[in-house]
Amino acid sequence: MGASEFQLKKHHSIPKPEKPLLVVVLDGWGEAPDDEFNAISRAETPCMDSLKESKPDRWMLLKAHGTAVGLPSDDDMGNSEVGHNALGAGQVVSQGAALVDKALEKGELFDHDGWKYLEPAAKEHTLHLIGLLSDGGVHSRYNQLWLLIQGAAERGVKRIRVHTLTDGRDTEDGTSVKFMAQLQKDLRSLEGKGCDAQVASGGGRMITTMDRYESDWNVVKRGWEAHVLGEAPNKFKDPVEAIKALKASHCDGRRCKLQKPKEAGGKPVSDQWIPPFVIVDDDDNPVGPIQDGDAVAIFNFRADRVVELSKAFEYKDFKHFDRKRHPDVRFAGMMQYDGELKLPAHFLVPPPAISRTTGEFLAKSGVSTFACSESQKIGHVTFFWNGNRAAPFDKKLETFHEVPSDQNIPFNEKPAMQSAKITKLGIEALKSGKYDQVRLNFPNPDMVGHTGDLEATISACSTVDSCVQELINAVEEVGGTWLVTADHGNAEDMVQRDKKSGKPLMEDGKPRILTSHTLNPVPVAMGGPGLPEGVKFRTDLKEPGLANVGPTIINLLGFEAPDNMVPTLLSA
Ligand SMILES: O=C(O)[C@@H](CO)OP(=O)(O)O
Ligand SMILES: [Mn+2]
Ligand SMILES: [Mn+2]
Repeated sequence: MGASEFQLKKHHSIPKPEKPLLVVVLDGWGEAPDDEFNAISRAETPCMDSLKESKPDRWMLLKAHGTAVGLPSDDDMGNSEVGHNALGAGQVVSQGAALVDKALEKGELFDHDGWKYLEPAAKEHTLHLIGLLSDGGVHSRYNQLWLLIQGAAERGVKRIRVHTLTDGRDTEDGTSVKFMAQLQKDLRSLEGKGCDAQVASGGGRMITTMDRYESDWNVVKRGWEAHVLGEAPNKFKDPVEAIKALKASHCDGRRCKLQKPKEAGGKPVSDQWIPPFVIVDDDDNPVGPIQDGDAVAIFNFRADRVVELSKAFEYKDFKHFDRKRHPDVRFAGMMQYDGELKLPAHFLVPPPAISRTTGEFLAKSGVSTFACSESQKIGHVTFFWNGNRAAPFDKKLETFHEVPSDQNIPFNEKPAMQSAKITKLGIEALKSGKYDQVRLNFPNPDMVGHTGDLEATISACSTVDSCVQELINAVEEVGGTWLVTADHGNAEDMVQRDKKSGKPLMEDGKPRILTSHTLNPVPVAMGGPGLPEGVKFRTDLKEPGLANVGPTIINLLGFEAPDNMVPTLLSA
């Protein structure tokens, strides 16, 4: 397809704006009824409240979970990957979770090139599986891991080692014990079938292995040491005991080095922050370090938090930390995590093909963009937004700006995160006259919501509300247009609920905290002096969702949306 095919046509009624369009994504900002566990309704949010007043013409709700974002079912909560993919692509694409389900359903996965590549090494040596132990369906799912293990054992793999990252972020804190016990039981059932399958190492996902966007390579280093070298500060014979013991230890909320006894005010360790551990045999030797000749697969389907580990396995030249030993293994991802870098070269399931995105059309139609967030989310408004593509389509037209995130601090300790800097950079970009579009992501409602700390999340929501107000003021000043939305729910519900009654679930007289995303819809609002009078949201779409935002942005920039996209939200 030549570049001219990406040249967008002029919109029939909205002229190309002379002033910039601001697009803001509030990460994890969903809509739910007023409630004591709704951090958003509890927070002071005069700006977002005032936007709601323009309902239905310029404020509406969008579906941000399940099938609307390409997930297998409407029981699946939304997440940043699928949310930003849908916003940026203007299309609903079958996502990794669904593709892996399908490939495992009839065992097709084992006929693909990726498995064929691993198979000889897995049969002759050891098959290592590394990933998130969870049923969250955001990065991985337990049933997929178990189908993979069973399938490998049925095909003659005799030695399997599983390296587990504990969740508590897409799942309730404390459930890692249950998942580990299930895994242990399932692995033991293979003994009679001649397969020696064991858990070899692990650690909490926020501290071990699953860093993203190079926010903190030390996280990956800890994982490498535990999974590959068989080295960790904590050694146990049994993985369930490991988790129980490490959870019962106390820390001051920071990372493992700072463990503090309970008497000194430490808090029990949450699943997300369990220090790295290795499982050892009776002679205290690690049961499953990764050796030359082994096969290694990552079983997460989502890319952002396994790209760094993939680089550590795949790249000969690697400078981010001292690997000490770089075993010569056959390595594959559940998917190819970066299509441009072809990383990793081998993968078990082909990733979703996301093409002809808003980013590509706009760049090839001469639209300039400034995209910015802090490290924790920068890839959301660049990589995910552009269909899992890290590089700009046109370097001259697209500027990607990353504000470094805080390291070594749980985000409830500093709920404002880098929002002030992102706001400042956004305002500068709007006033610079250099950009047609300014796209920002505020991570706070999501990142602080994941800590389960209600008070801190309330503070995070108030902070970003005032950031949005400042940005809207700047748009008013320059005469531009703005669109504010979110990628999925999180902060609007901080408690587990009974599915039927909606009442909080209690344990020992206390509500059970919800750290994960939700199934709630998200708001979208637009305005600004640049928005022609009479442009409003339509009310005839049956189930408007995040993907409808893509073509809406194209329209607001003065173009007709291409026909590979879902309908616009505009009635104009
Ligand atoms: O932190 C993450 O990796 C996920 C939750 O697992 O959150 P988000 O989809 O908002 O990035
Ligand atoms: Mn998100
Ligand atoms: Mn999140």
